[in-house]
Parts: sequence; C-alpha cells; structure tokens
Amino acid sequence: MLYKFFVKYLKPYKKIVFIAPIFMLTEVIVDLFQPFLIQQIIDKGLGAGNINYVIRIGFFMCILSLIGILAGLSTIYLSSKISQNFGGYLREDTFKKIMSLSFKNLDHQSPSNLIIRLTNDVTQVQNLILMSFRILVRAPLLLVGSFFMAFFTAKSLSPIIVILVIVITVVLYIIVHKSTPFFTNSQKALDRLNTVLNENFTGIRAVKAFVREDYEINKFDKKNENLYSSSTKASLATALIMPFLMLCVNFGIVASLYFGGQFVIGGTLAVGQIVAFINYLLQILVSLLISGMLLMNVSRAIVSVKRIIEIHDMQPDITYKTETVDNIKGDVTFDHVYFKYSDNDEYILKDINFDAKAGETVGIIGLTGSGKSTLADLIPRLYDTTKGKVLIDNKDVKEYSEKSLRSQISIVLQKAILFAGKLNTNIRYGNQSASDIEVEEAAETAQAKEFIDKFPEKYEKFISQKGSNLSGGQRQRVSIARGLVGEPKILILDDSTSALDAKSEALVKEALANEHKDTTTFIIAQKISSIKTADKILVIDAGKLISIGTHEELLKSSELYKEIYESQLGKEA
Ligand SMILES: Nc1ncnc2c1ncn2[C@@H]1O[C@H](COP(=O)(O)OP(=O)(O)OP(=O)(O)O)[C@@H](O)[C@H]1O
Repeated sequence: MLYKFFVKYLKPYKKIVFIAPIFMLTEVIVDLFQPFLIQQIIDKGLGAGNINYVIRIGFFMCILSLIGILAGLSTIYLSSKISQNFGGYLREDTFKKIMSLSFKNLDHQSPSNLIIRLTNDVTQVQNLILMSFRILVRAPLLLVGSFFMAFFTAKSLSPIIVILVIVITVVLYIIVHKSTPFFTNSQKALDRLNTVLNENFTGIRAVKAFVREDYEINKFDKKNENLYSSSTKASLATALIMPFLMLCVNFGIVASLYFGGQFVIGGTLAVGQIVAFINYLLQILVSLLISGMLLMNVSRAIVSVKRIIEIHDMQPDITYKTETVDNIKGDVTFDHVYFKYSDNDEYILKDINFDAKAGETVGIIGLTGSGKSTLADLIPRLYDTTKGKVLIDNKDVKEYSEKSLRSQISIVLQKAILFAGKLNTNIRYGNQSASDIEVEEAAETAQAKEFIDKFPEKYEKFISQKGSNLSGGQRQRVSIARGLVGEPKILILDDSTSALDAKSEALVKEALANEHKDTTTFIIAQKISSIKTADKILVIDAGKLISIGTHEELLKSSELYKEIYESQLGKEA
C-alpha cells in the first residue's frame, strides 16, 4: 500500500529519483576518501618530511572537496525539487479526490480534518521525501563505507567500532521505538487543536454573540496543553540521543587514542592511521545519529501517509454515466422513493410518489425536519435514493451524466454560500459562459439588481468570504441569481426566499413565472404565502407525502396544511 503510494507520486520524477543517488554516492565517496588522504599526508608526507607529497595530496584533497560540494549542492537542489513537486502533486490529487466525493461521503468528514490532511500531513510526507533524498541513501552508504574503511585502515582498532555500533544501534532502536507513539499522539493532538481552531474561526460570530469566548478559550487551552505535553514527551526522547551519542564519540576517541597509542609505541600502527580511524569513527556515529533522526521522521510521516491514503481509498458512492443529455424537458417523477442517510438510520423519506410536469411550480411544505430538503436533494442526485427511483423525463436520474444534471438543474441551497471574489464571478458560478447581460438578467429576476446598482463598483464589487459584507437577504438574492444564470430546466429553491421581505419574494416569484415559464420549479418553504400559487403543493410529514394538491384543494383535504395555514394566517395576511 505504502509502496504503491510512493511509486505513484514519484513516477513523474523518475529521472531525478535515479540521478539524485548518483550525486549522493559521489558525496559519500569523497567523504570516505578524505580521512584516507589525511592518513597519507601524515604518514607518507609529514612523517617522511616529503613536502612535495603533502602539497600534491593537499591539492588533490581540495579538488575532491570541490567535487563533494558540487555533488552536495546538486543533491540539495534535486531533493528540494522532487519534494516540492511531490507535495504539489499529492496536494492537487488529494484535493481532486475530495472534490469527487459525494455529499454522503463528505457527511462523515469534518472540514478541518480534510484541511489538516491537505496541509500538515502533506507537508510531513514532503519533508520525508526531502530528507530521504538528502540522507536516506547517504547515511547507510556512509555508515557501511566508513565501517569498511576503518577496518581497512586500522584492523587492530576495529573492535572499538563494533562495540560502539552495537551499543548505539540498540539504544537508538529503544529510543525510536519508545518515542514513536509520542509522535503519533502529538500528531493527533495537533489535529484536535486544529479542529477547535477551525470551528472557532468559522463560527466566531456565534461565539461572540453568545459571549462564549471564555468557554472556547478553555476548550482551546485544554487541547493546547495536550499538544504541549505530547510534543514535550516526544522532544525529550529525542533530546536524549545527542548527549548519549557525544558520550559514545568521546569514549571512542579515548579508546582509539589509548589502544592506538600503544600500537604506535609497539610499531604496529602509524599516527596517520589513528587520525584516519578516528575520522571514520566520527562519520559512523554521525550517520547513525542521522539515521535515528530520519527513522523518527519516517514513523511520523507514515502516520500522515496513512491518513492521506484513507482519503484516496474512499470510493465516491455516486458514479455517473458519461453520455450527456442536453435537452432535459423537466418532467420529474418520484416512484416509491425511500431514503435514509446511513444504513443504521431510520428512513427519512418513506414511499414518496408524485409527478411534476415540465414548467410546473411545485411547492413543498411541512414541519421542520420532515424531509423537504432531503427530497429535493434527490432530484439533482446530491444523494441517491435508498429504494425506488427518481425519474427526469421518465428516465432514471442515474442514467444521466453529471454534466447533464448539473448544467440543467439548479439548486439554490437553504444557506446562501458565497465565495470571496467579485459579485459577477459569484453569479457566474452557476454558468461560466454567461454573458454580462445574462448575469444582469439573472440578478434582475432575483431582485438583486436594485441593490447591486447602488454599489459604486456594481457587479465588480468584491464579496468577502462567505458573503459576509452582504446582508442575509442580499446573499439570498445573489445565490438565487446564481441558480438562474444557467437557464435551468429544473430549479429548486430550498427555503431560499426566507430572508426576503414579502414584497421582494412576490416580485421574485412573478419574475420567475414570467421569465422561466418552461422551468420546473420546486419551492421549499416554511411560509404558505411562498407556495400558495404553486401548481401543486406537496405536504410532507415525518418523511411521508401525506397530501398533494393546490392551495384550495389542500385547505379542504389536508388537516396539517390547514393547521399550518391557520397558524400563519394573521402574520401572513
Ligand atoms: N446529512 C445528514 N446526515 C444525517 N441526517 C440528516 C442529514 N441531513 C438531514 N438529516 C436529517 O434528516 C431529517 C430531514 O432533514 P431535512 O433537512 O430534509 O428536513 P427539512 O424538512 O428540510 O427541515 P427544515 O425545514 O428545518 O429545513 C432531519 O431529521 C435531519 O436531522
């Protein structure tokens, strides 16, 4: 699973994947050669008083260092390039995947969780790639190379290295093994902190309106404390590594000098050999240290990779046909439709049956939570029915391509969601190719033209995130305009005139009736006045379609409708 993941995202950069290790290998060879050359200078040059030899080897060492530096710089460049590209590609692919998920898939994911996966988790993996190309190959190569060179340089001192390597490997293993859960915990703690932050910043108005700052600060403090303590534990474990390694280094140097000195006195070892041996010893210890650190990063990044793979493994529960149908007429049929949000839930909609002819206006009314929005969501296939069929022009909605449905059915959601950007860009969200005139016509039908004309920048006005610089009613009108700009064959207004005053609402309805005669319009409403003139009204009660008819018919036949009507009578009249 992990292997496939890395292969997939590294594949486009396979040239670099093969070239980078060549530079790393060059660096390692240079590092391994330097102590050997120092040994030659000391023993054959300085020891024999041969200055020419010292200069010659010294010059050669300079050239080698230069090659090493160039190879090192190339490795840094290539590893940065590959990790940045890897991160960008992974982020893009994960974002695309999230975009392909259905409403049902996304119901189980919190937005902050998704954001963390796209930012923090991707960055962790990106860092791992950077470090891997910089160190992962280099450290083991240097370790093995130095080990052999040390053995080759001073065989009699090699037991020192063997003992040190065994001790260090065991201790590093224990530290890495023990600290990995701390890293996993600190990652989870960071997730929880980010969730609180995200929730607070998006809902800051509610926090302030209900004077819940202290409560939220408390909640944040707890998560922050959690993150602090788990990160501290993780850092403490790694902080032990450095002093321990220094101890080993010093012990190794002392032991090399002590035993090496005796061998020098005994005439079996030269001074240069001891110097080279100590250099190799240091290289071994440094590569062990780096490998330990890298291992810790690997375990941290693996947690992130698994979280990203979780998203990639999610299967969109709605798939579409590819054949596009451009000329939807607008007949809508519900045929014994049942729906529930998840397998363990009760049915939210039960045995819904009705027909709406193209061009009709259908009102949907019922108590709150009765299933009106759910019913409407089934028409553009935001959710699939659990049982039964929704048909458009007598053809199952599952037979249409996504483009056919999205380009010909508009849904104006209950909560008007606008994006940061120009006003006309927001309206054009419903149809990218709409001309300026079409945008203005849609705004006029949605009764938005009047207030837009009052802005000095008119349609160029910048809308803040979520449309926070517009009033609730203005936001609703812009979102209705966005729904209309595509000239939809089916239009669903999900309680989307609730923030409009009675006069504006009547004007919107009148404009819709005049300008969009052929559009089948579903109006979900709380107020009877919003749907009174509809061709037919569906009365929904606890997920069941209990009555259907015109306003006058329902007043006679539906108790619930009559009750709602009478409860609103005084206010609406
Ligand atoms: N995404 C969801 N996941 C699980 N349950 C949901 C989801 N959306 C709605 N529900 C549940 O389905 C039921 C019907 O909700 P729906 O939004 O369709 O009602 P409604 O009639 O449109 O309500 P309102 O008039 O308040 O907008 C409610 O009990 C609600 O809790």
